Amino acid sequence: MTLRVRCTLPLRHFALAVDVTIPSQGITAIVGPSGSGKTSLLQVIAGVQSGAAAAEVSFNGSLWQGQRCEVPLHQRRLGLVLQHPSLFPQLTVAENLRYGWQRAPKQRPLQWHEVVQACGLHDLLQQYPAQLSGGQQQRVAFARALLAQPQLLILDEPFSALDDEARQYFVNYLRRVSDRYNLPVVWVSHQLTDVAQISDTLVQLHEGQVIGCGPLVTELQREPLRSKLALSVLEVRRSSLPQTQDHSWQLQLGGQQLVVPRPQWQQEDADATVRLRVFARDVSLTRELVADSSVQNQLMAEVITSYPAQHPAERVVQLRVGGQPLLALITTSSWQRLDLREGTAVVVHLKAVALHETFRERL
Ligand SMILES: Nc1ncnc2c1ncn2[C@@H]1O[C@H](COP(=O)(O)OP(=O)(O)OP(=O)(O)O)[C@@H](O)[C@H]1O
Repeated sequence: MTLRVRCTLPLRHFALAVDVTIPSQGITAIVGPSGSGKTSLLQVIAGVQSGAAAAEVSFNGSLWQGQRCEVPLHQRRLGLVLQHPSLFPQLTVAENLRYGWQRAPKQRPLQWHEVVQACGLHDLLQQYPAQLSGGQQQRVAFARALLAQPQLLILDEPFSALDDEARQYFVNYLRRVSDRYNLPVVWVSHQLTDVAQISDTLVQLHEGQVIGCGPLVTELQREPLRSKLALSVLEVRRSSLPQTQDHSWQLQLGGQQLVVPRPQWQQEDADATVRLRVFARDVSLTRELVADSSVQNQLMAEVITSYPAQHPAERVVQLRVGGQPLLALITTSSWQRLDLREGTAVVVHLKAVALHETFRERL
């Protein structure tokens, strides 16, 4: 099941020239520098980009747009949230929400009360959009998109006006909604750490061209994201061992054990997969295990390759640990002092507190 997009769209300085197939399940993020064509691509998928002369869009085998076919927006059953929330100014929040709700199919897995509550809109229902802050308007636009019971959610920087804590909550909520209702999402966010937290697939755009498309874990290891973000994602299993009583979790990574502070929001079942974001700067390396270290997590790994970092005194080391890729940022002098090279066995040190996610369960 896929979303297929082919298009050539002349833009101001270049053409958006895309031929990409992405899974129509889970969360796909489109990333790239400002002005690289992310919004234009979302508009092509939604069918609201009028200049897309040669576009072909199909979703799960149904042709939405082709040479002689253009399925109108409402028949695509999209939940669409654009950069600037387009609420109806003459309608209250409740009426704006009802607009999508009433046009939805009879089967409505996303319940009114659940969405209103999750988006913190109870006290705003009788307000008009002009009486709301930018962040509140975004919350309404997001809730309206969900209540329309979409088969695909398209979000363009949906949480950009929210403060950090609210944004973290909504990013987490988006992941839960996508999982629980099997709702595919294509989204754009400039917050790359949020993208890395919840996305499954990444499409990297540069001047209208797709320069990378694949699973998040592997795309993070490719340029230009690799240098820009220097972040890895490890997917680890909750250990079946008895969990410790000290607010920590024991996790398994390819047969090796990890300890991280237990996220306070997390209530998932015992053997869930946990996604850990690891910044390369939080990874250090030794040749041997170190006794008496405050760093709890020491994992056996192998050097795959290395390359100069942005700062001339630093080096990025690409490692494999428990079968998964991991980046470490170390000084060039440490690289030399440890006599590291491709294939060297090393011990990776991950501070448990650096793996602590602070995502919120409640607003
Ligand atoms: N309708 C249009 N006609 C011609 N050029 C356009 C049109 N819409 C956008 N552009 C130009 O196309 C380029 C890509 O714009 P787009 O908004 O898709 O980029 P973006 O990656 O989403 O940027 P940002 O991250 O800043 O939102 C920009 O140079 C923009 O000025």
